[in-house]
Amino acid sequence: MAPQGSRAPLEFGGPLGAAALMLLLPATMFHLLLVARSGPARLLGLPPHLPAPEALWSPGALLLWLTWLGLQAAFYLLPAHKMAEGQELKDKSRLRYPINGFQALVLTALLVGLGVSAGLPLGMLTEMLLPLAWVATLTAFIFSLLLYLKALMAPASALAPGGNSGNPVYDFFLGRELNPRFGSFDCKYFCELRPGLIGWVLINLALLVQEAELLGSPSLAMWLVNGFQLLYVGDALWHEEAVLTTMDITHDGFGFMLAFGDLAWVPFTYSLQAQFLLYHPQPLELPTASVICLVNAVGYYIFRGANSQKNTFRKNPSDPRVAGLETISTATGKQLLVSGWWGMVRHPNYLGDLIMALAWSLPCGVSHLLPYFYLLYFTALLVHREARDEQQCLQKYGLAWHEYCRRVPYRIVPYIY
Ligand SMILES: NC(=O)C1=CN([C@@H]2O[C@H](COP(=O)(O)OP(=O)(O)OC[C@H]3O[C@@H](n4cnc5c(N)ncnc54)[C@H](OP(=O)(O)O)[C@@H]3O)[C@@H](O)[C@H]2O)C=CC1
Ligand SMILES: CC(C)=CCC[C@@H](C)[C@H]1CC=C2C3=C(CC[C@@]21C)[C@@]1(C)CC[C@H](O)C(C)(C)[C@@H]1CC3
Repeated sequence: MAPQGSRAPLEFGGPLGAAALMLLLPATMFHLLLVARSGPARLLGLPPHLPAPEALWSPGALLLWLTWLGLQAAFYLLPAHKMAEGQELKDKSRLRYPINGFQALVLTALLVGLGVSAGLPLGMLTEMLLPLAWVATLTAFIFSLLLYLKALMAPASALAPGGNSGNPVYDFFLGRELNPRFGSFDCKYFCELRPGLIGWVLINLALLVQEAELLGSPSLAMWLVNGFQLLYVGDALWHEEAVLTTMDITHDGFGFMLAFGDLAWVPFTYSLQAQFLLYHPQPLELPTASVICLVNAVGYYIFRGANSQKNTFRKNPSDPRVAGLETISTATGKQLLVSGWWGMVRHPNYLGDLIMALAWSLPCGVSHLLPYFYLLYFTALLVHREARDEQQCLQKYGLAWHEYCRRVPYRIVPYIY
């Protein structure tokens, strides 16, 4: 975090990089959507044909998308069995967040199940991915503009360290306000875990249903991809409170990067493996599937263990589950874990997440690079994110962070990186 009053260093290539990303990210998403359904399915090749403009625009898709957002917002506003406090803000206050994400997932599943039993053609959703991705992208742009304008009236204490360079393009991309709310409705927290994440597994399910209609039954590979990614989303919502200690919530402003990332990039590119499998069925033997399940289990064990250990420690360092761990004291009063998962490497949670990303691609076979796009993108994202976090932790903890790096020299992969 930049010292008080000074501007944080520019990231993502500054205004030029931000502008390029605002064009490149949506273009990449549409490229992936088109290539996944093409015969060759070449990640690096141009799609065989570009969609006609009318294929991108559909009033039905707009209505479905707005209904989806409204439904998830309604579930968010339902009474929560628990309210959690976020990390302390600059003005020493703490925001309160409803913990009802898993409830929203279950209610969505019940609603979709009722719809399908009443004849809802869920598989048809797979034919609407392009127009839905288009309206999601438009929503992200419009929402980001509203948030940018809202932030112009926000007090300095409400602003994020990053997205206040004074350059409108850069600030629009990175996001000016840290926790933009309308009343108690937290926009960033809602978008991070609800419409995109639940939409992702709903798209996966629609692709599985469509494959069953085309082939008679879903393939083992499609079951694996659906199961792994449902575990990931269900875990995120079951441990919803843990998101309150992540960088997005504690440090990053809510701008186009996260709005587009949450609302469009996650549901339409994270479902790429399932999209690929619908148009390119892959044979998968049980022994191979068993090994892939083991890979996902190892990744999940590391991911969950590391995230829960850090979140438990941050919530209560005296919790018996973490009280025995070695720590480094810092001038801020917070301590750094230097044993347990966080003594293995400095981002063990990233390692577990990357192992799961590999397990999600393996059921798609090795004949095409396209299903490994998520692994490639995610590796780049986490390496970049790790570097950002290191800078922020160096600012926060100074010499204590140097000591941590001396004692835990590897960032993500033990003895490698
Ligand atoms: N699927 C996806 O697309 C993505 C998934 N993720 C996943 O989200 C999860 C959260 O990742 P992310 O938000 O990047 O950040 P982390 O959950 O890794 O949190 C980083 C923060 O943790 C604290 N911390 C770091 N080291 C220590 C330590 N040794 N002891 C105590 N606290 C420490 C610091 O904050 P402080 O000290 O201020 O508390 C640091 O800023 C990860 O599992 C990641 O894999 C992330 C991005 C995308
Ligand atoms: C290229 C691009 C558009 C970048 C935007 C990045 C976002 C897609 C990701 C930034 C951090 C994320 C997190 C999750 C999903 C992807 C984004 C929004 C997350 C909700 C996935 C589930 C995990 O369990 C998590 C809750 C730890 C995680 C939090 C960070």
